[in-house]
Amino acid sequence: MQVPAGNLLEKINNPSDLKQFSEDELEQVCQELRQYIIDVVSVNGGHFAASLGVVELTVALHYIMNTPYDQLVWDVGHQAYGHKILTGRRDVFHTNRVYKGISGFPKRGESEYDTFGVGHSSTSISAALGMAVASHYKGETDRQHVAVIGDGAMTAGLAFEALNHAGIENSNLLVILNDNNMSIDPNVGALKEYLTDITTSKPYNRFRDDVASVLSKLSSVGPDAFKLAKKLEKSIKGTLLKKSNFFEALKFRYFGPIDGHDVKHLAKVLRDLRDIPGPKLLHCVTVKGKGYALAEKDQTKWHAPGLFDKITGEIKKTYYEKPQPPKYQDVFGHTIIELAEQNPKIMGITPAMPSGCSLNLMMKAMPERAFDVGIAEQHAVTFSAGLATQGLTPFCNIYSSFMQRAFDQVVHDVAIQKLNVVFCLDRAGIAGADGPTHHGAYDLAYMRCIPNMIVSAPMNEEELRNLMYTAQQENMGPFTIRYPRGNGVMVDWQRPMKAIPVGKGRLVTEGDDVAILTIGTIGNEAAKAINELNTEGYYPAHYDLRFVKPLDESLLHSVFQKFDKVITVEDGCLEGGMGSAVLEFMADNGYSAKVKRLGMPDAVIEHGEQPELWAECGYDAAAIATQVRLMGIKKDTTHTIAS
Ligand SMILES: Cc1ncc(C[n+]2csc(CCOP(=O)(O)OP(=O)(O)O)c2C)c(N)n1
Ligand SMILES: CC(=O)[C@@H](O)[C@H](O)COP(=O)(O)O
Ligand SMILES: [Mg+2]
Repeated sequence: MQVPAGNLLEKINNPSDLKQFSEDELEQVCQELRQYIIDVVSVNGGHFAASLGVVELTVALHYIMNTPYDQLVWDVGHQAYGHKILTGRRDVFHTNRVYKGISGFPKRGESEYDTFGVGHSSTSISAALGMAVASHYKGETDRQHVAVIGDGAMTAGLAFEALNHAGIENSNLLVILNDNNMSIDPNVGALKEYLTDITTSKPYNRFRDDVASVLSKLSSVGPDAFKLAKKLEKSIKGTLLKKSNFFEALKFRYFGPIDGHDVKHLAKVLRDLRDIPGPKLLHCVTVKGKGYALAEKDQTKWHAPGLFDKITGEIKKTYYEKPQPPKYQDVFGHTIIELAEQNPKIMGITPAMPSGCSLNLMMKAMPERAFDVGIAEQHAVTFSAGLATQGLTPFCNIYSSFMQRAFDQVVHDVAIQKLNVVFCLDRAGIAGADGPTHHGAYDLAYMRCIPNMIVSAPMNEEELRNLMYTAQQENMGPFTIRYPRGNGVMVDWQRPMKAIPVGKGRLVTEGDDVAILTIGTIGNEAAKAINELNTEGYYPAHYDLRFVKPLDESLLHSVFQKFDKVITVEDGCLEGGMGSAVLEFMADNGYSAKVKRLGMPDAVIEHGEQPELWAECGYDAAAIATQVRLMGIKKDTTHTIAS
């Protein structure tokens, strides 16, 4: 695990510095780079195992390619820490994912080596193809375009769409399939089985390696020799594989599988491939977590383990005196099992986030009723729609920001047909250190505008359970429940569930000055603010709307009849969100109160801890309190509230 402290890495300020080293020295560069990632991530947090798995690939790519002129696109980007370190960001790498520090993903504004902003998966082939076609158009025929995509990311429709297009474009595109047989959880699906099949076909692999090298040599001899070799390759390949190669069928030249941890061989193969024109795919077999034994052994746990002791591997837990409330994802995970035990119609679906959303609990308890469908948000939604047409009640759990991918499926396949699909949108609101690609900023706005859709958000764990209970009742139609990343607020949350009347909010705290309307768990920040404000002589009322659609109109009538100063608070974008809905209600009903809306502004919100970003956006407890002080009237602290 430990490597002697070296000094090669220190000499690399950008990839051209790499070229001073011999191929033999690259192994030491890899060792030092791997150790540097371990050193920093262990004390700073972030994604871990994926970057360790591509150390050799990263070094070989920057060694052989002429980056940034040659364009390198990382898929998802959670594996690009080595790339960041080699491309001028070694000294700021300790600020990775920290508020105001560098991003945890490649980001165009951060470096010229980051050719494409990422965070969501499966975009790399489309983006690199766009770059390659642009280069071709501009006559930059010497320019290389490389997409590095994992086997997990390759399961998405977008990746298939890109392969389908790339096969008929005669552009300089190299797709590197980083096959570690893992997504965050073990990878799933028929493609994964296929990749395993070809990885284990030995004669074919030997043959392909030899042909790759012969081809690259012949291409420099002349076009006729190259054509002849290609013909030969095609006929022998058919015999060896006995069935067609999937990528070759899409008109890609397929190379590999090769060992993605042999940096010298990688360098040689990449050098050869540089000279072969057209769309090519290099299949690299790697180990997620390579070089850190514990991560190799439990790759899901070490995908993003948090802080850890790099020597013992102990993952650090914050010390708590009292028992802590559960994560919302675990409330979902336990509650769906409880509900499914009572209701045989309930099914669970996740696109590649079983550990992240805790559907893994149901997958274990009821394997025939819970599905990980791979990174395939669109399919997850339409598959759920199909289940619903047969009288089942799917709970389709998708992170709020990933659901952006499946908007049309929600509208076309679920809402228009009024199917009983329950959408549980985890990671709604500010997501934290993953930053703008992962904030669940838009779901209230994008779900609220869809006919037939019920849109709700619980303020705490008990409410989440009650909303899940409500949603699985007969003929509810499409029903969205959004909740955030992180822990709840209740320790004894596993109370008996009951139905909530659809479209009914609730009064949380009486008041007679300003009314605060909240939706979802951010209501707890309002509650904190009110505790503080009461000690100063401010007495705002607090209403938890629970539903953004349908709105609780009778509650809103009573609010606007009683209060002429209203603050709305939501952990989501202001444009089109809950505050907008309240303003629409006011306009439609002729009310003229003074309304201040708090939520995410119309801007890209960068990364940081959730409380840091709530504060930056102006809707944490302190900001809510400030707003009440601005709008309210200070009274005596002995004041009693008139009901
Ligand atoms: C659209 C989308 N869905 C889900 C995710 C969450 N996610 C991030 S990495 C990852 C696994 C990717 O697996 P793979 O591409 O094989 O990379 P590896 O981690 O194995 O290196 C998933 C599911 C995402 N980033 N984007
Ligand atoms: C890169 C990516 O998309 C995931 O790894 C994501 O960071 C997971 O987020 P959570 O930690 O909130 O599950
Ligand atoms: Mg993988």
